[in-house]
Amino acid sequence: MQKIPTWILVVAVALFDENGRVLLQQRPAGKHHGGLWEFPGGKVESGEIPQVALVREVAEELGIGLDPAALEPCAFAEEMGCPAIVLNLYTCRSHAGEPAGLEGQQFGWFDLAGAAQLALAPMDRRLLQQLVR
Ligand SMILES: Nc1nc2c([nH]c(=O)n2[C@@H]2O[C@H](COP(=O)(O)OP(=O)(O)OP(=O)(O)O)[C@@H](O)[C@H]2O)c(=O)[nH]1
Repeated sequence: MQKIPTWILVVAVALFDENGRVLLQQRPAGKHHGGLWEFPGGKVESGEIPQVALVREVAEELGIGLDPAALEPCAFAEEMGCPAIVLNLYTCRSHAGEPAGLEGQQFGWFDLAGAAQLALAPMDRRLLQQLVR
């Protein structure tokens, strides 16, 4: 019998460049919160270690390499529902390669004040507020 998850773990990264700007991307149209901006990342698959899932998601979405050891836990947000979503945010200050929107998404580097001006997905806005603090 297949078990229906009561909650889903999502991981995301606040990736900083050498100027202290953070990379954000736009969620694809047609998806939940389509068009809103988010920290890159995605769902942790069954049996996957969260940091490894985040490295995989960022490689799939942006074509860049992150070192799992460089990911620092930073903040989390929750959204109640069926299933509930738990979103863990890590910071990272280095990456390998040049980012590209491999899923056709817009992305950019923003200072924290500029990031706050974007139309952010609700949990990403709460995570940004924690990051600023
Ligand atoms: N980033 C973000 N995700 C959210 C928020 N609220 C919310 O329910 N989610 C959900 O958290 C999950 C994020 O995983 P994801 O980035 O892999 O999402 P996705 O739409 O590409 O999912 P998919 O892999 O099923 O196509 C999605 O199910 C998304 O709908 C939010 O405020 N921010």
